[in-house]
Parts: sequence; structure tokens; C-alpha cells
Amino acid sequence: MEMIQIRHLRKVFGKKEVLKDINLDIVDKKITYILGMSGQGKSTIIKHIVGLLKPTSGNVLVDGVDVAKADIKTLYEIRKKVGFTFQEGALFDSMTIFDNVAFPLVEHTNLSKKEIEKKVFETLEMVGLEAKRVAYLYPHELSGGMRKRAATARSIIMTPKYILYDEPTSGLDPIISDKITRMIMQLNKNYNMTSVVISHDLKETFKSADFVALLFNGKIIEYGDVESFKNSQNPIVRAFIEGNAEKYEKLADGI
Ligand SMILES: Nc1ncnc2c1ncn2[C@@H]1O[C@H](COP(=O)(O)OP(=O)(O)OP(=O)(O)O)[C@@H](O)[C@H]1O
Repeated sequence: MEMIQIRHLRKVFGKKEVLKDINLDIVDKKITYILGMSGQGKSTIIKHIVGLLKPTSGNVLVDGVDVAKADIKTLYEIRKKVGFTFQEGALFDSMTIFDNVAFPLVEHTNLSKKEIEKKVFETLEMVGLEAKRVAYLYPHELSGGMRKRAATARSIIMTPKYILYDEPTSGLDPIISDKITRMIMQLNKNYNMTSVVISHDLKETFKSADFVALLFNGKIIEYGDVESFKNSQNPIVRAFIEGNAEKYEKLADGI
């Protein structure tokens, strides 16, 4: 099966059961958002998809391969297929943007210096950065939004089939958030990249999502196309969409 499938994923840290029973099929070539409040375990799901965490039980399959059971060589193949950007610290501080973005090519390919240069510059432009201007700067010399773009450039330089974004717009102003969302849509369209976006930014979600899942209390309590999500009558979904803390907390306590 050519897709990402999550089956009965359960993850316990110490005594804390963060993920109870996650089931999700990510639709190929589409943009799927996984929404949820902070600390609900959204990043934990992503880490299982790329094999950085092992499930307590259950499975994550990438193109039919169980990530947790993959040997090193298979895991390497999976990582080539799945690009991901983490919330913070995605770039190496001591390297220029050029070296950061070139890193996967230097590590994993035999491309010549010239070919690498061409690809890095193209990819920086692709994520909407002015390559000539930013390539030889260091991460701290860029704004937050530019750093997120540069981190995305690094994760797409091997043209992965899947791309996972961890809160790509958190902490960014509405204009930069809009630009990042447009970048996600463009990469999805131009390269047919199946995109999974972890977020709690409803505005950006509704602009760009094909499918939306809501993570609540260790489970996906709602999943569907964006229209059905918006119209969901599930009280927790309604409270989340309305941003109604009182209602949300009452419902959370009741579970
Ligand atoms: N390696 C770990 N060891 C112990 N606890 C962990 C570990 N990773 C995550 N957790 C805990 O699991 C919970 C979920 O964390 P996670 O980062 O997945 O949440 P999130 O939904 O992505 O939240 P945020 O939006 O704040 O990043 C948190 O309570 C966190 O403290």
C-alpha cells in the first residue's frame, strides 16, 4: 500500500499514556492537518512516522513497511521518502543556510559541488527565499519565518514523497503564516508531495487542508475532509473551532 497508515498506535512515556489508540490513513498527494491542543501528542505521532520513537503498541506503516520493525537500511530508505521539519532547532546554528540545505545531498549523494550548488539555490527559491541573499547567512541572521522556510528547503531537497511539518506557522505573524501556508500548498501541488501538517492554527488549516484530524485525549476523535470537519457537530470539535476554553475543558473533564 502506497501511503502512511497508523494502526492502533499507543505510546506511553513513564506513567503517561500520551497516545491511546491512533488510527489514521493519510491520503496520498493531499494535505492532511492533525490538529490538537498543545501537549496532546501531535509531535509524538510525527516522530513515530520517521522512526524516532517506537510505539508502545500498534504500528505505523510507510508504503506498507512497518517503521518500528525496519532494519537500518530500510529505515534509511524510509527517511529518504519522508521529509520532516521540527518546530525548533531544525537548522544547525554553526552552518550557513547553504551548508544546512546542502547537508542531505553531501551526506547521501555523489553529486558534484556544482550540481549541489545548483540544487540548493533552486530549492531556496522554491520555498520563497532569495537564494543569493540568504545562502551565506547563518540561521540567527534570518527571521523566524525565513528560518522555517530554510528548514523546509533542507527537508525537501531530496524530493521526498511525504513531507511532515511540525507547527509551521506557530509564533509567526499572520502575513508570514499566510506565506508559509502558500508554500505548503505550492509544494504539494507542484511536486505531488503528500503533506502532513501538525498545527493548532485553524485559520491556516481552513485555507489549505484537504483533510483534517483532531487529536484529543490520545485519540483521533474526528477525521474527514475539511468541509465535514468544519460542519462537525461533535461538541469537542465545536469547542475547538470556536476557541471556547470553558466548553472544551468541561468536555475534557467529562472524558
Ligand atoms: N521523550 C519523551 N519523554 C517523556 N515524555 C515525553 C516525551 N516526548 C513527549 N513527551 C510528553 O508527551 C506529551 C505530548 O508531547 P508532544 O510534544 O507530542 O505534544 P504536542 O501535541 O506536539 O504539543 P506541542 O504543541 O506543545 O508541541 C507531553 O506531555 C510531553 O511532555
